[in-house]
Amino acid sequence: MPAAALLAIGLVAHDDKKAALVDWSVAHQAFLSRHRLYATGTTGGRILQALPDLDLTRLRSGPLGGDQQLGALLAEGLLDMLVFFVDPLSPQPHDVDVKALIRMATLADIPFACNVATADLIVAGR
Ligand SMILES: O=C(CO)COP(=O)(O)O
Repeated sequence: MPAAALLAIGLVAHDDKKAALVDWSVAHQAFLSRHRLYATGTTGGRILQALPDLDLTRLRSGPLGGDQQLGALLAEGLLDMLVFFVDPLSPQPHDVDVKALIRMATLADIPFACNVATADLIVAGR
């Protein structure tokens, strides 16, 4: 069977969802370790603490431009999948950036998960 193609995957979580994304990453480390990962700064740091061997590029922190950097990758057609665990109960100071990232992921028509259940389904489908 041919090896699955390398994917570029974005990983992001709001503060109250970072623990969930770290747990999800640990649960799916065999999948993630086969792909190239891009994460916003704080999220990426938390994931690398748990899984230091991942091929993960840390971008700027979300509120300082990291969400927009992921959006730029999407605009260039350079992201194949986005896992973005959003916190629906807390206001975000950079809400415009959050909306822009969600818009770009929708526009790019890539697999895009905003919660654990959907992220699990995407991995199961790969
Ligand atoms: O703010 C974020 C997503 O909108 C995530 O950024 P950090 O990973 O730097 O906290």
